[in-house]
Amino acid sequence: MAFSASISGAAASSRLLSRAAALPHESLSSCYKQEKKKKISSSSRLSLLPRSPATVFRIGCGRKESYRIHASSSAAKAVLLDESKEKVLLPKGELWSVHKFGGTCVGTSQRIKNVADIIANDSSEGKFVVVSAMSKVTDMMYDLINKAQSRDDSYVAAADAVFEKHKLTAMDLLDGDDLATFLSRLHHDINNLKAMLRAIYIAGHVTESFSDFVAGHGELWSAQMLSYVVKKNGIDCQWMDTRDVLIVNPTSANQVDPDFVESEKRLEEWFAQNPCKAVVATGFIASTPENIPTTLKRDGSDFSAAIMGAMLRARQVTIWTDVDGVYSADPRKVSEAVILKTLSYQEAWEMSYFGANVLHPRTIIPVMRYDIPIVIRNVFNLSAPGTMICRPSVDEERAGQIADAPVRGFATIDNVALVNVEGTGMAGIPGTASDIFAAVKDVGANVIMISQASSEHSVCFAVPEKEVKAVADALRSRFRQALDAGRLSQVAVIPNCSILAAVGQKMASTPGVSATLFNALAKANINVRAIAQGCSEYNVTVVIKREDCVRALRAVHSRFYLSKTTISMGIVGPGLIGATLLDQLKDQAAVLKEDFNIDLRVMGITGSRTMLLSNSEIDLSRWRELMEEQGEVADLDKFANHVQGNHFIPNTVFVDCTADSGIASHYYDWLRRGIHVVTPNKKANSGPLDEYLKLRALQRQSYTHYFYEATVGAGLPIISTLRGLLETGDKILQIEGIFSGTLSYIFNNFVGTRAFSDVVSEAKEKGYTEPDPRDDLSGTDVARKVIILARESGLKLELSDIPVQSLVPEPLRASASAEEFMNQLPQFDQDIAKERQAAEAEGYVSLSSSRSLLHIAIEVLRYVGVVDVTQAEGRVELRRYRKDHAFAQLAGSDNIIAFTTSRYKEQPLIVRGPGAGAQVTAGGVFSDILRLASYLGAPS
Ligand SMILES: NC(=O)C1=CN([C@@H]2O[C@H](COP(=O)(O)OP(=O)(O)OC[C@H]3O[C@@H](n4cnc5c(N)ncnc54)[C@H](O)[C@@H]3O)[C@@H](O)[C@H]2O)C=CC1
Ligand SMILES: N[C@@H](CC=O)C(=O)O
Ligand code: NA
Repeated sequence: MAFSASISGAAASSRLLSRAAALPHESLSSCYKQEKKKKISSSSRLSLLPRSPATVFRIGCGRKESYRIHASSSAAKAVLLDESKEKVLLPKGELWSVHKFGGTCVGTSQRIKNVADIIANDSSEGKFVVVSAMSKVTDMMYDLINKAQSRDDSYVAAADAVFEKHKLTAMDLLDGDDLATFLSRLHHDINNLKAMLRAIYIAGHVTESFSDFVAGHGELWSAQMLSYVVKKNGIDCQWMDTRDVLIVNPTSANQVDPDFVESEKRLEEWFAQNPCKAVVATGFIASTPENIPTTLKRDGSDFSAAIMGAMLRARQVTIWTDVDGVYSADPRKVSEAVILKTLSYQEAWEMSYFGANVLHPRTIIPVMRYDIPIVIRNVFNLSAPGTMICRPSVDEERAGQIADAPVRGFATIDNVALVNVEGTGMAGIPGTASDIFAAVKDVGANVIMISQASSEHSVCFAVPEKEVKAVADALRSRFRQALDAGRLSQVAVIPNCSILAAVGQKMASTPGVSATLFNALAKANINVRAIAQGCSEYNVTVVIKREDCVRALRAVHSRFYLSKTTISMGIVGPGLIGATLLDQLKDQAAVLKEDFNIDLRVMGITGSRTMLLSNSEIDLSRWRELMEEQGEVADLDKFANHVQGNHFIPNTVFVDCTADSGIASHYYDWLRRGIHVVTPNKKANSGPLDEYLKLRALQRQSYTHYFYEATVGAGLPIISTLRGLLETGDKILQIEGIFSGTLSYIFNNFVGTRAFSDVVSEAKEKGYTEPDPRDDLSGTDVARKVIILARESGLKLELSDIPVQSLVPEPLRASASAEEFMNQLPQFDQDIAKERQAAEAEGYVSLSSSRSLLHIAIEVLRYVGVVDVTQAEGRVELRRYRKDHAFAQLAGSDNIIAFTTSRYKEQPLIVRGPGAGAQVTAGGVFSDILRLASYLGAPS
């Protein structure tokens, strides 16, 4: 029974009505009201789908429009019939949902049963199921053809194998008449096929239509088997050989165009002869207008489902597959890729172009015409809701949901080469671009991307790598004269490129998206070779080096999607500071992740002999045992490649916790590779001046960071304070300080009758000394710090420019090792005690008491470093300070650093506190790592 409904108001639109299809009754009028507010006028006509029970919606009156509306008890459907385009709909009045099951979904008898259950659980009034051949069967069929064509007798056995596979599956699934009917048909088909294959064998040749006919049998059998199983579940089901219905015209580009008018007519006829509530139809196959069997080519079954969905004006098309939906990026490359809940048709279209596991664009076109949503779902994980590809709803757009995520996904194409045609003779000459692309067309190459700057001096485009040679040769030959005359300077090929695309419909109206994209690439040290963005703004495409591709993908994905700043860390030298840092990282990791969106992952730890690598991240609660159990021979190159390359994280930092100048000599290379460096090791910044300057120059040019706060004053903010002064325009006059925690500790504790060697041992045990304490006692460590600060202040000094006064007894300066030195030091205790007493006699007043010698010092000796910026020199010396001087007030391992500057002239700016020790030093390194995270985009 048919209804005619007058729906008034200029507001009704096809979009409203087809969206209404998925809404409960009550929602339709509110939906209508929303549209009315938008004052969209339409002269479209709708007619009601005639099926009972039905509800007619009369929505106001005004300008007259006719609609065809069907409403079931749970949902309302109205379909626009534009008089100019539309005919009556098929089949009359049903609310169809279309499902497509690929080969893996029906790969075994059990899976076919599961599919039948899914169909049974769909409460739609009409269910139209499109099914592929069982997995591998299409390949088996093509194999039969190839064998027969190449006169290989084994095609017969191969055909028998095809028969067996389907027979066994059917015997598992069916019984009684159904089984007998199916097996008889299967037997008949296989015999026919064998006859046909025999003909191919004799001819040694196969035509396309023969091949299509043979290949399509897999779908015929899977559709029949599934329809029997669905019927067994009590559903009124028929199977459809879509070659009887679906008519397509081949095009030149190995594609087909559906003939909707003819197909709809045939579909109507088919339903007249086979009335039913469920159809299981063959995917992939169709007929030409001359009724010759053909196929829908690549992704054919998806296309079949979309065409059927469009012809039925289905409420939804579900594509069942073996993934949970469309990911924001290839999950094999980006482990944090997320399933997208929704995508617009255009977004799905863009993503699919880039090989994302989405539908082929042509699959989207038929359903897009009627705003029919496509849902991609996992047949093996029914709890996953999947991805819905649809037109964004008015509500979503209004709520700004889409606008909040301007970039929905990222995709890449590898094996691309860029061609750059360059020269001054192109500007303002019409036809150059046409000539270039005509030459490209002549060699049959596909242009993936084009970019031309408005100066018109170069046109650059990307083609598949395998086609680039032919393209370049063709261009050089076509433009020979222009090249010889110098009007064109070159046709250059840039090989080994990849394309990275950011896709999102709302990029169009969101400023700053490309800035963020390029920023993320810059921070990951990735060079962009070419850029393209069309006016539709659905897609920003960049061309990058192939070797950077995965890193680029991860960098941009984490920037837009993860919101977490994820950094891969390599720890070099898990000694005192390194180990303490690892423990601090372990304790703080969860807080950083939760509260600050910073995800620090230690992917490798290397000592000088053993290293531990992980593909995901090292469990920091067990790193010591893991190092013992799973450690391998240390190899710095392998370490670097692993930590930077072998995982899913765009940013890498190496933390050098050694005192090794050999490790420091790698910084330049690491920074050049885009690996950030954080270190408490002073060797690089106090090493040869030219190397230092080279390193800093590289750091300044790149987006790669090098932080070394802990090299001076451990965790005390010395370098950052100096930087702050310099960067804000203050002028440094002098920096004077007690820079050695070890010497500070010794001067504070070498009192009374204590042996010098005991105090040194104590400083070592407390973790204040360098790995070799002679570096502290010789003044070298202080000199290094003076050099670091001097260079930071702009002075070009070498370590050898700083004279030092060594406290190491002369005979021990050549000891073979730190251990040997420590063992021998007690022999010199007495001499050192005498020296101290002599010094004290010069500056101390000693008073005798009954029990002990009490010193009342009026002056104290301190080992200080001085950067004299005005004199452009550095010094390390023993200086006397009055007891009330700040430098005389220290305790423990305190450092004190006084900055005298133009602004802090009368009173210097003083930083004071413990300047050595495991916790404070590791803390300083840790805070540099967090500084890096914030430079990389972590929220402040
Ligand atoms: N201890 C402290 O208070 C402070 C230390 N520092 C600096 O921190 C760094 C580390 O000091 P500590 O942890 O005390 O020394 P440490 O001797 O305890 O640790 C250094 C670690 O590096 C390893 N190592 C040496 N050469 C290596 C190589 N080529 N490859 C891999 N591993 C190697 C060693 O085996 C050892 O495990 C030094 O550069 C030091 O100047 C900086 C400020 C304060
Ligand atoms: N050994 C050093 C440690 C810090 O750099 C010191 O004693 O200050
Ligand atoms: Na510091």
